[in-house]
Amino acid sequence: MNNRVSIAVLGASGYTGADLVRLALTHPGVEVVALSANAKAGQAMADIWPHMVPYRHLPPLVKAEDIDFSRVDFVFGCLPHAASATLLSQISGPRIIDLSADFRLKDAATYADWYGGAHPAPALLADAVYGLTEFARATLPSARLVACPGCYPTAALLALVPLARAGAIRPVNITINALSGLTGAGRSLKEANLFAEIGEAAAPYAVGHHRHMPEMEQELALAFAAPVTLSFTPHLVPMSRGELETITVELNGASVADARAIIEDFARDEPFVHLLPDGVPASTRMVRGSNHVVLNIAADRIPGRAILTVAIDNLVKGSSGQALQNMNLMAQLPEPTGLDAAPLFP
Ligand SMILES: NC(=O)C1=CN([C@@H]2O[C@H](COP(=O)(O)OP(=O)(O)OC[C@H]3O[C@@H](n4cnc5c(N)ncnc54)[C@H](OP(=O)(O)O)[C@@H]3O)[C@@H](O)[C@H]2O)C=CC1
Ligand SMILES: CC(=O)N[C@@H](CCC(=O)OP(=O)(O)O)C(=O)O
Repeated sequence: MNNRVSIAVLGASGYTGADLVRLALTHPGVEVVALSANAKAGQAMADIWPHMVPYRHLPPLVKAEDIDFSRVDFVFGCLPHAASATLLSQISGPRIIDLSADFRLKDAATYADWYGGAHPAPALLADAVYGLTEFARATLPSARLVACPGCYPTAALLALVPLARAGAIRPVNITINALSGLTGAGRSLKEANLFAEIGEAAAPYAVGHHRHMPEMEQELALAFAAPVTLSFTPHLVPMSRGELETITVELNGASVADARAIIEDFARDEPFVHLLPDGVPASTRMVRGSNHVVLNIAADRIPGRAILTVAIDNLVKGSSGQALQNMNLMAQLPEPTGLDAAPLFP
């Protein structure tokens, strides 16, 4: 393909940055022109990632301040919260796709409450597009700054928004239980994330106070046209990548078959969203390494309620794959370009 877009990946020594580079390597419309790291600046991708050994030709990891952004079309921010907004707000010229949480919440005060400090660049919040691709196709082509959703909100909103918009579920008593692989926690060394600590175990974390709740509530309030307060409990499980959510909802007079038909309508023309056959619950093994989303709905034993299951790969549809899906629309490329790899199994 001629006229490939030039991309810089900030944070390429982290899990989402490296997965973005992995996907970009086989994307026919993209050229990786710059890669950044912090402590690992000065090293090569092939030195710090086992799967990058064949790609010694990639640009070296440098500090973000040393990148010449005048030759870059798209900057991907794969950096920790706060550091991301601080750095990205200093870049003018290229269009920006941020994978951190910094530009997802529209209200700077809510950000300060949940992220433990004042927003580093509140003036940019109003213009940031919330980039859950399936619901942002109208605004992505002209966006300058895109906030990719968190991995948990991505899965939850893909299951809930079509039902909420159709009035098939009620904006109360939404309970989301989620399981995540360990890459969701990033690559930095933490004692709690050692194999000996998380192997052969499953445990919830951030019980009652996970920072993805205000993000889900913000987007669901738009879909319901009513305020929403929900319950969300994430669990860490011993797998490297993948995310599964089990969501119970109250039906709003609709039957489970009605709700299923709404999801079917939504998924029919979606390249990456797949409604599973009746009775087959979603599993992480169906999507590993891919940008695909699988979901299903079943009746709860408690009358008037339904159970949704949804699975994604946290590093692909939950972050880097969705970021490239957004870039494709921003660059007027076909949406699935570079994202059509089948899931990896076994
Ligand atoms: N992991 C996931 O499943 C998902 C993550 N996200 C979000 O994406 C972002 C990246 O996550 P992830 O890849 O997991 O994180 P990692 O911890 O794996 O990587 C962080 C990256 O940022 C760099 N970095 C750290 N501090 C600074 C700093 N102060 N200035 C510049 N660069 C810095 C690191 O460089 P070095 O290695 O040199 O220290 C590294 O390249 C986060 O905001 C995360 O919340 C979003 C969706 C899913
Ligand atoms: C297992 C694990 O720790 N997961 C991360 C989610 C990563 C992600 O999507 O989130 P942000 O971009 O919002 O940080 C967490 O719960 O914080």
